[in-house]
Amino acid sequence: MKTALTIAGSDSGGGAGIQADLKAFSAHGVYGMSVITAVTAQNTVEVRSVQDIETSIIKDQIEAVFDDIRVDAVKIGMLSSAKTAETVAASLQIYEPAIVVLDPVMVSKGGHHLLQSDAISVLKEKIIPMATIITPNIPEAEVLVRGNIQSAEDMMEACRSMQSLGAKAVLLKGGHLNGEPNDLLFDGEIFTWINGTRIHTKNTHGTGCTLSSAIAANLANGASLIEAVQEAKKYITLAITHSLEIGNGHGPTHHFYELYNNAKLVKKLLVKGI
Ligand SMILES: Nc1ncnc2c1ncn2[C@@H]1O[C@H](COP(=O)(O)OP(=O)(O)O)[C@@H](O)[C@H]1O
Ligand SMILES: Cc1ncc(COP(=O)(O)OP(=O)(O)O)c(N)n1
Repeated sequence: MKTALTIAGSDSGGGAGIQADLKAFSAHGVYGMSVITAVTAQNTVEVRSVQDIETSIIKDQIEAVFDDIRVDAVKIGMLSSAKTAETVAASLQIYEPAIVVLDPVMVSKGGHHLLQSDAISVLKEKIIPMATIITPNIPEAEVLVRGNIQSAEDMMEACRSMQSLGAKAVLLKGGHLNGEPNDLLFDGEIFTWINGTRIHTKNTHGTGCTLSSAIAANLANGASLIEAVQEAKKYITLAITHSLEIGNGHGPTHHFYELYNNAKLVKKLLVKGI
């Protein structure tokens, strides 16, 4: 069985962070492991408080996993502080994981800052250069490139600029722009649009975490970069389509192994004409 490790924050409400990542790994048949960087007191409405985990324990968690278990892919989410980002960078440099999917989480849906501003430079200088792919949304990309992103041309320019920070590839998510949620993949040479259809629901808590974990799981399972992203887009679309009316705010996406795999099976049968 393939394995994936998420290095991220805990969401007590279960919709984003570590909890979403592990659910997405399971739905893809990948054995999930976790290094917790911060604990958030969070639900579908708000992030009430955040407690950073001590860096020595973050380092210990990373070492405990890598010293014993083969890690096929790493997904990085909420890093919270500069010292946490420094610790994660230093620890991963020792183990040099082949696949690193970085979701540069900065602000929650409710507007709570999940990354302190002095951590941005560590993210850019030490974490992004070790990433196989980074998956910023539009506001995150605007912080990374220090510019406005409104059009398809702006998205292409931002991808170029972010890729030059050292990531092998960039998936710039277009969900925060008006119109259809079309994402743009740039591998350093080729641009590929990963188009979507907007689902009109308020229940989109954890979409970014889910997409990046699905990409990590697909890469762990041996998919090429483009296959991993295309399949992950199908997965997040299904997970939003069947999202859950849980809580009073933005309900979570639905990680449903049978749903995802049955959809793939039905498609295969249709192609075969059965
Ligand atoms: N309402 C929606 N309907 C369909 N796809 C969406 C919707 N909102 C976001 N997406 C897609 O979900 C994925 C996660 O994007 P996004 O929600 O922008 O991430 P984040 O949680 O980091 O802000 C992207 O592929 C995006 O295009
Ligand atoms: C602990 C934790 N990590 C990440 C996020 C952000 O998750 P995301 O998938 O971007 O979802 P929304 O916050 O936009 O719903 C989080 N909220 N908590």
